[in-house]
Amino acid sequence: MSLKLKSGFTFDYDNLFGEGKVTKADIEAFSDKLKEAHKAMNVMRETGYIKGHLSKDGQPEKVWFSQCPYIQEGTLNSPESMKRLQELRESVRNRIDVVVSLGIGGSYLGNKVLFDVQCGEFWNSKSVEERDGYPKFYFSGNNIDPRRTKDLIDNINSSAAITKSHYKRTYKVMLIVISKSGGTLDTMSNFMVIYDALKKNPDIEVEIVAVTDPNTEKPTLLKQMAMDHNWPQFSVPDGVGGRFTVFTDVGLSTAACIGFDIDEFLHGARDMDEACKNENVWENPAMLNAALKYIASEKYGRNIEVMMPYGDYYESLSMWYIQLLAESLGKQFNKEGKEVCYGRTPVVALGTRDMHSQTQQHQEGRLDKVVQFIRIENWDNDLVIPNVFPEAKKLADISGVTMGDALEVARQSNADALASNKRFNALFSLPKMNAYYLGQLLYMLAMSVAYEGEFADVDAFDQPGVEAYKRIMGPKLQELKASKQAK
Ligand SMILES: O=P(O)(O)OC[C@H]1O[C@](O)(CO)[C@@H](O)[C@@H]1O
Repeated sequence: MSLKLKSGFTFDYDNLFGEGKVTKADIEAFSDKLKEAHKAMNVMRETGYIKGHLSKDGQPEKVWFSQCPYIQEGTLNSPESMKRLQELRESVRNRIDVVVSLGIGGSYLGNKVLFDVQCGEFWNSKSVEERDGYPKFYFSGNNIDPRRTKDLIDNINSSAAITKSHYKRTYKVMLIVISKSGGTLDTMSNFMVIYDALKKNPDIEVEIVAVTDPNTEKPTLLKQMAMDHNWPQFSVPDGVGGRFTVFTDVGLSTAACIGFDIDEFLHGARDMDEACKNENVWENPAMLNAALKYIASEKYGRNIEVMMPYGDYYESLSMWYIQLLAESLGKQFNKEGKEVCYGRTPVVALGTRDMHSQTQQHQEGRLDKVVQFIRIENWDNDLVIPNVFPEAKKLADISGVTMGDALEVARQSNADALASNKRFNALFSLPKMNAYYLGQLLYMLAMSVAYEGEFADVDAFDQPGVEAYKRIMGPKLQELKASKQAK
């Protein structure tokens, strides 16, 4: 069984629904919850209100991510904000040599997805012409790793030296610092180390762009610095939590610097939002996905979700989803304050790679998983496997088909094998990978966790659990600093 949208985006849930799986009766018994959740999503779209949602400071807070696909005057993505992104695009193209995007969690993961889809693995070794004038692009701040940060600085310094000796000009670096809260340790420590190192190099010119909460009454640290130093600024808008910000200036700042099609990305999200307004669960991909996964977890104990796209450049998509699912639904208390310890545990997997590592567990381990596949139906520049060694029968047998076809045969075989052994699995199928279909997929997943928050009666838009270690870490760092100074 499958739900196919006009665009061709398909949710195939054959191996998750039916006899021995989530049943029609389960969905029918769930109809009141479906109606309530559908209503709650409409209220959220229209007013930003989500029952029980509070900000980090315990204040009622609106939720606006569903506004992002629509470019309208006075909304989060307005003609004005699109124009500013276009200006960023024009200002980096054929001028900036390298962009470093600094951020972590929601200020990194979606950006990495856009980068991988648009640029692939070898972007930074391509010539400027092959990059169509767009700069090299690196990420930093998504760890506090001295070796990787030093390697990045060395790499930029040596490119600067080559530019100086060959072209007799300075090397232009743009640091885009992304942090909603404006002071995250991982992001800011890398920013300071990298900025300090690069500005000491006379062959390098550094520009800084800040992407943070735009509130001027209580500015974030990054906002204050941007105002003090006159750095160009972009917004992480109020009411959009980090893990939903790929559709805002956060993700779109990366898009602008690599030539990713922002209009098509938002267009895809918009078409998906329309589909997710449908009150008929069988025609609403987000509601259907959330309902099947919720029931699979609550009634059948399948409370682990393995997100398994097929194709090397889509692992980051799985990692983006991990944060979305973990921070949105992993909650100790429900909206009434009752302890529920809810949440499906997300797992990153990649096909075919992890068929040679995790699949043993998926196939025979505990019956506690749903394996969610993602498939690209048509690959640009698909390669035919040639018959190079006709005398080797095993190799001759796999020749003549394309790698894209072989990949899909591997995925289907995995799905069939899992299904034959009571292992729940499902498939999101994209006609091709481009900005439009990526927008459809990411938006559907974001909307799906919003629906599941309603089903499970947990606040899908806060993340109080991440404060626990932060409360310990701050004083610990101060103690360490004091003890070092005393020596
Ligand atoms: O954008 P910021 O404020 O630097 O936060 C980065 C990430 O850290 C978290 O707050 C978790 O610590 C995420 O929710 C967020 O996406």
